[in-house]
Amino acid sequence: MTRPWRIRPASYSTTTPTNANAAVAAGEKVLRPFVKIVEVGPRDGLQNEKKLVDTATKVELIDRLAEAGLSVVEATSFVSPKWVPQMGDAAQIMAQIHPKPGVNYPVLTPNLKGFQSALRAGAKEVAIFGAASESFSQKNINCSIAESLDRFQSVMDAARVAGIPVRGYVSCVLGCPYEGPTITPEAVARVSRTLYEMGCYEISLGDTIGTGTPETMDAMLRAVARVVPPEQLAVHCHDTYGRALDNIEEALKHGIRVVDSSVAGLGGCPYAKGATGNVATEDVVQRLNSLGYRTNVDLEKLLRTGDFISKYLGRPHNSRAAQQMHSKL
Ligand SMILES: CC(C)(COP(=O)([O-])OP(=O)([O-])OC[C@H]1O[C@@H](n2cnc3c(N)ncnc32)[C@H](O)[C@@H]1OP(=O)([O-])[O-])[C@@H](O)C(=O)NCCC(=O)NCCSC(=O)C[C@@](C)(O)CC(=O)[O-]
Repeated sequence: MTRPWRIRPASYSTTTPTNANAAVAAGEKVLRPFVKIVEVGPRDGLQNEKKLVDTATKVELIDRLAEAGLSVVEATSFVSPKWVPQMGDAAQIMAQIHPKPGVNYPVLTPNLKGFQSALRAGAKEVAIFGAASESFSQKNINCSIAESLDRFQSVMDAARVAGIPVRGYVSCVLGCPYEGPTITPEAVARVSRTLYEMGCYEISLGDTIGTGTPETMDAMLRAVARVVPPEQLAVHCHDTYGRALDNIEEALKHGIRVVDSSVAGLGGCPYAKGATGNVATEDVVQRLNSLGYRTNVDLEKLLRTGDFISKYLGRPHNSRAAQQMHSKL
């Protein structure tokens, strides 16, 4: 097999984070293993909000997340504003955020048009998003899985020329809002492998409706890890049934060290009815800390950021960590 090209973000590393030295200097005797958190709140978290969130609030959210120590903050998506009006200010967001050195701000691009807009807006990393379910692919991006892979190839070609790293998402890896639990681990492995061979530097496996269990996560990861190395995989768990943290723990057992999550558990996909938000970043940080992993995230700052956006949206902070903390006040 010819080795595919692959562009990684400049700071890409799941095992040796840039501030490992700081941890040692701060007195850590044994350096705990690092888990990279990909914060998706400003994109996945807000895309489903009916009321338009103003650009200044989105920008403040992104800046605060970076300040809290998150090294990847997915900022927005360059999709059709007719399909997802909430993401209609993507270019303004990219112009107004205050990029923090060492932090990546990837954006979603479903096709070449989105990629070109993202590039014009100054994006340094993009993500393409496919699915293991035919029905979800049709509802979400208006084409079959095979057609979507063709479109993604154009994005990959343009990204290679521009030197832009591309992340690949696969949705519905543990169940589909339209096809139920019929999505097989082999179907997930097929799409993951194609995205990886096209040159994505990381494949994020999305439990879009949160129906996964540690057992189904285990079966799916066994199939995917045969075709994509675990170091190149991430998990993206929605917490609809409160099982996301256990599913993430299962993924850690498979050697996965990248976890997507959303501050204050914001979110839901506009094309996955009934799916609640992503697992809350606060809860992921707390669980990882308790398991002896390091994230470099400042939980206090993160909790305050979750309070900020929850207050703006007029709802309670939807993370267990915040609820525990607030109940003690
Ligand atoms: C993919 C399309 C565009 C196809 O939509 P389409 O209607 O088939 O596209 P089209 O090529 O026929 O174009 C139709 C119109 O859209 C415009 N258009 C076309 N492309 C773009 C673009 N990039 N940016 C802005 N405008 C665009 C295009 O210019 C044209 O405008 P008109 O001539 O009618 O004025 C549409 O289906 C779409 O935007 N879908 C996005 C849906 C979405 O954002 N879903 C949520 C993200 S995925 C997710 O949340 C799951 C994930 C990643 O988190 C993981 C998990 O949890 O599972």
